[in-house]
Amino acid sequence: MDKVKIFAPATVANVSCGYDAMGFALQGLGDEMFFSKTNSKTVTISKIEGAKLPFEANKNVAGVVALNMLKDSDADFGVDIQIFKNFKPGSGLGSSAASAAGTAFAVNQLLNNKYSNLELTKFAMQGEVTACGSAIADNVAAAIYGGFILVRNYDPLDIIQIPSPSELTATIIHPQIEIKTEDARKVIKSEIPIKTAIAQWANVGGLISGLHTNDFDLISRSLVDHVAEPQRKHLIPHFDTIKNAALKSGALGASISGSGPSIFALSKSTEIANNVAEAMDMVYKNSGIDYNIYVSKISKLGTKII
Ligand SMILES: Nc1ncnc2c1ncn2[C@@H]1O[C@H](COP(=O)(O)OP(=O)(O)O)[C@@H](O)[C@H]1O
Ligand SMILES: N[C@@H](CCOP(=O)(O)O)C(=O)O
Repeated sequence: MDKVKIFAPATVANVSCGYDAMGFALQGLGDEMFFSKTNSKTVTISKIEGAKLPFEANKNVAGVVALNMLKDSDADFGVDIQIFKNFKPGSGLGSSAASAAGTAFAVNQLLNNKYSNLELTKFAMQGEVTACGSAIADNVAAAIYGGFILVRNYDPLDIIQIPSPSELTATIIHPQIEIKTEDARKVIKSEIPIKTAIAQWANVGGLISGLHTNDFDLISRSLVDHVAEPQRKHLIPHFDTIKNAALKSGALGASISGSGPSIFALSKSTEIANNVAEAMDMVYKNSGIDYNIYVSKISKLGTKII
């Protein structure tokens, strides 16, 4: 294969209680990227549409991932990358993760599928180091594997795919302000009290169990974040009002998507998710804030060829 066009999904990382450990992929929202082999044995980025991002390969997460993969595989070709962004960086919807995961997947196609999904996740994590200074996996793994994922361990990396009820539908509101993941990570204290840790890991267990057994009440009781949300919510305008409006409209739970500013809610039907979208819309409507709202099923597929 000499060229490939791919779609890399947006993601919701953390999923309330799973800071740095859980994520899921969205259907319909994501970036498109086009990759072609070159003779130069290096990486060029010839087009970026939809966002202002660096064209230098070593500053753009797509370039960083491609450079690492070409070096690791001792490839006898180079790669040119075109990036078409459909949502803004600093979104909390895995903008950098989509570029990193999309590149890992696509360059692997050009390398005749040399690497496993776990290895692709490790390459994509190097892109996240460029984007936010930390080798996080919850967003990139969701964009590569699709569906719900659990990062059970970072070293060695262990990614678990979690089944989820097909009815589960996400509502996302994305206020058009930029919060860099790097900045949002700085507000998280490096230590938490044992009581908080107990409450948090009990909810992770409850959420995973609820997803496995289609137990919507258990999913709802477990979609509670005692760690990141309380420390980050002040960065997001009207966070509590949006969250309460979502819960009042029937959402199972709502919290910050990734590092914000996007807020997600999960509902047990598209009808409820649409009601949640209306309720969220009412909160921001007259606030003077620009925003986008998306209603999306959880994508069973991760990055794919289009
Ligand atoms: N291809 C890329 N796509 C998105 N962001 C990129 C890319 N390359 C570099 N970046 C940088 O990564 C940062 C955005 O990533 P991040 O803060 O994690 O936001 P998001 O939550 O939307 O992924 C910005 O500083 C942006 O300039
Ligand atoms: N676990 C990370 C997830 C960042 O996701 P993004 O979509 O904001 O890049 C964090 O919460 O910092």
